[in-house]
Amino acid sequence: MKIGGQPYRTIFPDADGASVQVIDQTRLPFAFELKRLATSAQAAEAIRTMIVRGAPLIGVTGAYGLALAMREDASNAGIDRAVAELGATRPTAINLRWALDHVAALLRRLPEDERAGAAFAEAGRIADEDVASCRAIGEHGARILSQHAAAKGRRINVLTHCNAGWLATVDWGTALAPIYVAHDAGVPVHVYVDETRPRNQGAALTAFELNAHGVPHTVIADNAGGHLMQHGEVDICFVGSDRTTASGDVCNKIGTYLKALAARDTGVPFYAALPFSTIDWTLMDGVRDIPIEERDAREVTHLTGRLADGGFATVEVVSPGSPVANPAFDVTPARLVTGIITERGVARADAEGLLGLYPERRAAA
Ligand SMILES: CSC[C@H]1O[C@H](OP(=O)(O)O)[C@H](O)[C@@H]1O
Repeated sequence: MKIGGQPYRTIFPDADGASVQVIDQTRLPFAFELKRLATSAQAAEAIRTMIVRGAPLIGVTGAYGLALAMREDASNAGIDRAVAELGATRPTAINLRWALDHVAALLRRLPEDERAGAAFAEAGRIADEDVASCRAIGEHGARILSQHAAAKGRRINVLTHCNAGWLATVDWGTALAPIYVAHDAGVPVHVYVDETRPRNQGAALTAFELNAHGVPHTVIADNAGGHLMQHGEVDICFVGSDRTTASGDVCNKIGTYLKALAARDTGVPFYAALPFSTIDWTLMDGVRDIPIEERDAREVTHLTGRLADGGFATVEVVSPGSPVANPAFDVTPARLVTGIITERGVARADAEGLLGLYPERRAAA
């Protein structure tokens, strides 16, 4: 996407050919800064501290992290060490596991002196594939928005949760890709942006993206979404996913399940948008089996923001000494999902619907 008229991807090879540049998302929305990753340890730290975040982007960063590791130690033990280190950073987004397993399998078939170059090339191919997948998700999802706008004869109000925009992928995004494609095609669309406590990816990142692209939007408190749906202010919900099971259960940022419940109760269509690399074909019961990351209590007890004089401050917002729980994701059962928008089209949120889009998986089912 463009920032100040300049096209960017969230991650790209550095001119030195031996490192990568990423957008430091912990500095947004008040500062747009790039950060160079030159080692697998730096790539792991960037994922762990959410300098880069979002399931597809985490996967691509893992792939580049493995490539950086091959410049340090291209042995089989080096592959195993890097996969373990990068794989341990965040447990929920399946894209990370998919990318690491995919690149590691390719590398193990190569002589050691070819591994660094091949890993960089494959990470770049995965990044390009993500851009194409997300662009296709945008096209399929934009048709849904266009149909709703035509049927209602007015601007369509979309509610989204967390950030599943181009900052969560290499470019275009997943839940926001249809909004960009529809907006650019002249379809009247407005977005209700859940702030998404505790890390405020909506208020900080989705709002930043939509401002930069000129998409009409309104930031709301997480708890306002159900009320807006009850009063007919929301026409459709689009969310991303960190892992979706073969049966259509959608794991996404904490709070997504509550929005899906409100959407069902108020008759608002609820879609998840995700590329093939987000589907975990080994699982059928997401609530039971998807590992939910528990993040640091400090994300809940403290807030960092900009002061009136342009400086920054971190303040405590919870009664000192109170215990804190901070699960980072929840799982929306397939029965609450209207449809799943992928790069191959829109599927019913069930096993047959997904296999219809990915028939090659039928043999393995
Ligand atoms: C397109 S995946 C976006 C997905 O990832 C986010 O999680 P996090 O910011 O913790 O990496 C959130 O669940 C988004 O929906």
